[in-house]
Amino acid sequence: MSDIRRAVRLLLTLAWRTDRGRLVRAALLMLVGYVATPLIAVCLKVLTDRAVAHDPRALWAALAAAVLLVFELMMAHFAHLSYFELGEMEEETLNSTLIDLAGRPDGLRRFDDPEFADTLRLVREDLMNIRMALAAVLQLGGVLLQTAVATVILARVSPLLVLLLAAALPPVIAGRWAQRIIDRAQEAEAERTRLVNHLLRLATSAGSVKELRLYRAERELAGLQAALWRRITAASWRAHRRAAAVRAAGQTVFGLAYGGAVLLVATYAARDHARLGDVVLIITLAVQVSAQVSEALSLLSTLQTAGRTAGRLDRLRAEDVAEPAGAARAVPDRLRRGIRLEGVGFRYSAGRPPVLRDVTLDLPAGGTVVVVGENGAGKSTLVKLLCGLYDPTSGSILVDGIPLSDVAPAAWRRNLTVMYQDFSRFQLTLRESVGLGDLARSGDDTAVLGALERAGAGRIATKPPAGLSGLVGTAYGDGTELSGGQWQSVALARSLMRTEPLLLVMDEPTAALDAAAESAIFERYRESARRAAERRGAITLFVSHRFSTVHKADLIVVLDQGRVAETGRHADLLAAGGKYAELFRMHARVYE
Ligand SMILES: Nc1ncnc2c1ncn2[C@@H]1O[C@H](COP(=O)(O)OP(=O)(O)OP(=O)(O)O)[C@@H](O)[C@H]1O
Repeated sequence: MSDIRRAVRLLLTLAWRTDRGRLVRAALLMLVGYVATPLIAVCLKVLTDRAVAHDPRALWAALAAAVLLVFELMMAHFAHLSYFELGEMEEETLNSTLIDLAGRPDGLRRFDDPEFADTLRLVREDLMNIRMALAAVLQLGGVLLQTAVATVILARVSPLLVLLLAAALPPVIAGRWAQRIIDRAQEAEAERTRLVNHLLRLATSAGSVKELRLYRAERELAGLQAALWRRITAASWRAHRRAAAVRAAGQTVFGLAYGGAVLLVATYAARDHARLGDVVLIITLAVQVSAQVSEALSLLSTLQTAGRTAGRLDRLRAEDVAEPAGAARAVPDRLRRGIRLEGVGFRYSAGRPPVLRDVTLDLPAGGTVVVVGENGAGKSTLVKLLCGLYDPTSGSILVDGIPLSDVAPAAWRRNLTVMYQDFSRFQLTLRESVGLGDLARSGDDTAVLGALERAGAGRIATKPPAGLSGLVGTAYGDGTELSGGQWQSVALARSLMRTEPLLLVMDEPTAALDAAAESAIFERYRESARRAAERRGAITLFVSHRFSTVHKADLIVVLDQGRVAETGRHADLLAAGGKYAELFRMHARVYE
């Protein structure tokens, strides 16, 4: 019940704040429409009684019934207009709230909490149903009013008739039981059903048909499919027969009560002709009551789901973490010394082992740094820390002597360009997908085309049908699907939109590219990096598994299980014969 209360409170408060005019209009129209239904039964009773008494005023009752019928039919449609729009506005407000809650605090720390990530996912999925839930609140109000009016009318004829409300429950309970029987049967056959569908796909898709022909296996497949299908349908029919019996039993209970009620009122009418209208009233109203009880229960279950969403949203709000105060120091205009990591340690959560341990490093202003290391050494984690997405668990990161923790993360990030290893595929227009990298210039086609050129992906923009205005990806529109390498180039172009950052990071940037494309991109990227280094002392940091580009770096950092194993230049590290030399030789054996 508390879920339902929470849903009603959230939806009505939000609707009141969003547009109270629309809310009142929707509620009034809905209530008028709903209350008209039992009043039609009253009009029919009056009509019958007057007709029996040869009273010409029976016509007025007929007219009233007709008007109420029009109300019943029309009001819900007019109400729908108001609450549907209102529901959409609510959904939009709640979506914004969710985006807001997901974006605070600025880093990624909260996303590592499985409970937070789970709650966020559930709320995201459920918010789509919120507009239905507002309709359910208003409909529930209407149904409750309708039932109250019907109950009063029934009680006035005979208090015994109120029992009809209770008799309306068994068909609902039986209906749910029957549905469970069918669901269970479907679940039991789910695996076989998936297999049947899979076999059907195999037998009708070009890709598999060519192999089936080769092995002459079509008949075998068709036979298997048919046998499975027979088994599934036999189970399904059995379940449907049992469900029908259960439903019929539930309806029988109501049917008996209904028959009893009509009989009771008929005996009154037999004694007193003036009460013939009551028979008509009961025949009409009892069916309505059954439908009302069933509708009310189904609306309550919709609201229960909405209530759980509201509860989750409340939990996210309660756990909301404010931005830490005091991050007020400005980002330097130009790096003079560089970035220093001082005894940096990091673990993703308290119970987990450290991913970085006592990392002390000087990344020189204007320099090119390459971080190498085996899988899981902590390279991407180091990048995330440098981007201010996580704070070090111990030690500090200093930008020209200013602790990164004293700088607002958003201000720091405005001075970065990063191409992440697990970059996103923003399925927007090509212009938007690249332009996101520098929103101020996202509409500037020359800037977007320039970034695509620098990323070696100028050809994507000239591809038909729509160039920069064409959708990339096919997730929701008639877009062009890109290859893995092309997606990577688009992400790279996005990271090249900002032309004067303080730190340029490429984390495994060329994994999906061939060797020639990789070498071309590195050269182009180094050109951009050189310009940024000249103007702002920018540091370029490559994370790489491949060693073909490493030897030109000013500094190579070898990470090993979260520690800095070695630092230096290519020739010196090779000569030292340590971890770097070992990795380099291993790479040479595999790739050369
Ligand atoms: N969000 C996370 N939550 C918990 N552990 C994580 C998370 N991200 C990474 N790790 C763990 O941290 C360790 C270092 O991962 P990281 O991605 O930094 O390594 P890497 O050197 O970049 O590896 P690769 O070369 O395979 O990309 C790994 O053991 C990884 O499982």
